[in-house]
Amino acid sequence: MPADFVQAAALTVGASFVVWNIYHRYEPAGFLSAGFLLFAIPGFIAHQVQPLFSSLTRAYLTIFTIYWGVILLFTTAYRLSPFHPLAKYPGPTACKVSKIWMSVIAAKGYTHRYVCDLHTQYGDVVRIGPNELSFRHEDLINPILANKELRKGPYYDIRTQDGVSPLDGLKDYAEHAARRRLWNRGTSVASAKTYTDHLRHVIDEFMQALAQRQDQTIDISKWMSFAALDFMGHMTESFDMIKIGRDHNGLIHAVDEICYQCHVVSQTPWIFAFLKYIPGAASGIKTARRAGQEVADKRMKRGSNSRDLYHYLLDEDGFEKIKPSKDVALVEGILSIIAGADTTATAIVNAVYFLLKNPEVKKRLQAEIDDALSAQDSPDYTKFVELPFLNACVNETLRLLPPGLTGFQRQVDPKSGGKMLGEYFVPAGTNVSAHLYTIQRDPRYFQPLPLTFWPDRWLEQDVYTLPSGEKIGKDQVVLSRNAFYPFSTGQQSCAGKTVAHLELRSILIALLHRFEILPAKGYRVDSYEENLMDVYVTLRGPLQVQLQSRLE
Ligand code: HEM
Repeated sequence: MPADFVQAAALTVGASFVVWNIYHRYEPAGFLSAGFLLFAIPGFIAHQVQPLFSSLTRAYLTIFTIYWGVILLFTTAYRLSPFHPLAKYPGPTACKVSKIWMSVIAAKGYTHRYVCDLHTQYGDVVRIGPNELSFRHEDLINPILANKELRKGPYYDIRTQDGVSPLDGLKDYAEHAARRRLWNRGTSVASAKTYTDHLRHVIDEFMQALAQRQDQTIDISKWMSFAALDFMGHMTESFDMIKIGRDHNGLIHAVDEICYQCHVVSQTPWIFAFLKYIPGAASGIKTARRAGQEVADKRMKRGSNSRDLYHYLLDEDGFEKIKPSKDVALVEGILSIIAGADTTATAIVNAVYFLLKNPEVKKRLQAEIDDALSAQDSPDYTKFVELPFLNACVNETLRLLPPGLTGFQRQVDPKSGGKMLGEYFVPAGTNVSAHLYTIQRDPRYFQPLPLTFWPDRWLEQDVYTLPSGEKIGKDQVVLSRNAFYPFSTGQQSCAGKTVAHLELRSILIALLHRFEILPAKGYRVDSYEENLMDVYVTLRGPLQVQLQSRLE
């Protein structure tokens, strides 16, 4: 036992140095190791040195303060030191010290703008975490996202619950490929065609519901969530939100909450190991799991009466040797709601937002749509998805405000010797991403007016007219399609791109054909973009509009 206070302090510092080393080398995660290394050891020391203190409480307070303080000091000093493998990469001190800083930014909802500003300040590569780099260069998109040597990073760890992960959390390529087969069958061009009946039905209901609310102020963002969830619902299990005109069992709220909580916690996934034991913490994650459970249960009990998405996810055609389990169906059901409904609703609402801000563009798009539909008495809105100016408007929306605003994190194999990404050597175990929001606004890839909604850049022309009326030649226009990847790229890119294209174009055509959409009186349209939150997908606030029929 230490004879005096100095010996006790030296013992505590020595123990914390050993434990810092263990964390530094082996990164043990989980409840048991943390309990032992962070609580049991200092608790044991405090117990041993208790006679040196006036009370047991004082002994515990002093030893724990020294023990944790020294671990924090070593950690901070090492991460800021020239010995850290990422020392040569620039970035803010707070990011270099701890990922907790990014959790704070994530909690405020502006990670997209923060990382974009960091790139403006520091250049094409920024250290955004002690062990993480963000890149802003089109040449690094494929090496990061379409590279089998890099797996998904720890950001995706908390998607795995009770040992089961949805498709987008699977890190093992073979396992991912097997599960992705189910999704690919369910979202192929052929399957997408079979969903058009559902889509037509949803669009009809949606247009009727909006027609009943003409000349009132409505939140088109909320209504678009109803429509997108009803469509995904038809592909899985019906929600009927358009009919009831409100959220079904708090599902929208639960989806928003799960995205928000997951995004904040995913910055430091080790925290989740503790949060799940705290009652009330991570409630959104639990609520959405319950909602997914309900959908999966109902659909599995009902069985198949049409080839909906679940038909493929449950492999009801029996293509697979091993049938997907009920747990897999459950997690994929939740994924279909978050990945399928929320993203598409955001893309449509973002498009409406840009059109409200650019009435001339809206007029031109409506003219294109009217022209295409002129010969139809009762148009089938799902049939006209290949209109050039519509495509240009959709691309420009997905460029400036992609529904997933972030970079999609990958990790350099911790067991490798590191990896060259372009001209940059990236040490083993480093997390990397190519920041989507930033790259899609980069003037090197989109010129002129990289920050302006200017759909014309997507149309091949000899002479281009800028929004100001000025004419420029095609040699003055830069458009890099490589730097446009709102659906990501590579093996783990969006599985629902075909369905998304069909849905978002059909709904936009119907909306713009049937209604004049105007900002609600007294509503400041810019507030919509200002209030958007980056929670990996986009968390939207209201977009208040008034609709007037265009069909009389
Ligand atoms: C405009 C609409 C959409 C956009 C912009 C979009 C974008 C994306 C992106 C960027 C990813 C990759 C995320 C990552 O690596 O972390 C992704 C993955 C995924 N998306 Fe979409 N998505 C959209 C609509 C849809 C729809 C309608 C569905 C379903 C019908 C869907 C299903 C999926 C699935 C299952 C994944 C995971 C793929 C995998 O890990 O292999 N998405 N999406």
